[in-house]
Amino acid sequence: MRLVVTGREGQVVSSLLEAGQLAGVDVIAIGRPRLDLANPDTVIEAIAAAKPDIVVSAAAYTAVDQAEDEPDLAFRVNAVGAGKVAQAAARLGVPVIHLSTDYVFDGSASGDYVETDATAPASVYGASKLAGEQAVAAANPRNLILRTAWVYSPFGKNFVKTMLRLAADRDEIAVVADQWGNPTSALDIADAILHAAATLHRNKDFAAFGTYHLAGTGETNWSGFARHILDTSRVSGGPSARVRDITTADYPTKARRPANSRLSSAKFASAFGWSAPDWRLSTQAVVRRVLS
Ligand SMILES: NC(=O)C1=CN([C@@H]2O[C@H](COP(=O)(O)OP(=O)(O)OC[C@H]3O[C@@H](n4cnc5c(N)ncnc54)[C@H](O)[C@@H]3O)[C@@H](O)[C@H]2O)C=CC1
Repeated sequence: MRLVVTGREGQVVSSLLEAGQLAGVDVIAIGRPRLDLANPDTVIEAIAAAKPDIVVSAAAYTAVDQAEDEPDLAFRVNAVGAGKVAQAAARLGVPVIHLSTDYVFDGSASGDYVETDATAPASVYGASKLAGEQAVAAANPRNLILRTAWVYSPFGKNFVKTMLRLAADRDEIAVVADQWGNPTSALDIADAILHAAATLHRNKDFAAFGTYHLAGTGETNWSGFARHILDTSRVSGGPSARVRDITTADYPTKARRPANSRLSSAKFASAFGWSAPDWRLSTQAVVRRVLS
């Protein structure tokens, strides 16, 4: 099985390259300048040349606050570009696995979001990713759209690395305690993608295409996530700091973020027989890797 993934250095891309190597699956990553989602004309040819069995669409414009100032670029990459990736797969007669986000929801629900819940993005980033889901579905009926959330990993920039960096020179870190979600390790996402891809590859009659939520098991808020990261670091001999709870109102950001973006991943578990470990276990594994 040969997976072609968009992007070169992202958290999910890097995790998928590593997981592919361990599992003996060919994973080919193509990114800029050969494949530039902001220049959708580059996409079809770059993907065709890589001869995929399955295309994984993991590259995206992910700067949530900056997107408020660059809506055209965010939509070009996350909507038009993503649609082109799905179209490239469709032309080759292969499925596309596309990553999307919990930020397609506004956060007003009281429980876990399921796939059929109404979307209502509160930010440009969320709106551009929702437009991407629609473009992908329109371009290729053989699509899996995987909405994930709060992604961290040993690679790239993420919350785990930020907390460890801040703890190295501060005694106390203020973290918002009123936004709830599911921290998700990109290492787990990669494992889930390999699992789903193997199912699609094995079962040519697979018919359960469509949207799935795919997030870490269990929930917390950013401050609880920070505490777990720093507790793990402390017992592993790394930097630590006190965490002080603050509210979203205390920490204004350009983009509005959902207060509750907890996702139910039950549909993915039942379709593919895979669910993520408890978020604490996955966090511990990544903290230890970052420290080492
Ligand atoms: N990071 C997070 O917390 C979350 C991420 N997601 C989604 O998961 C997917 C993967 O996210 P991460 O790996 O965390 O992102 P990341 O920011 O670590 O990596 C994004 C990748 O996209 C590439 N890229 C950006 N613009 C590009 C362009 N114009 N052409 C080609 N490549 C381009 C970057 O070079 C990088 O390789 C994305 O679709 C993202 O929207 C969903 C929910 C949360």
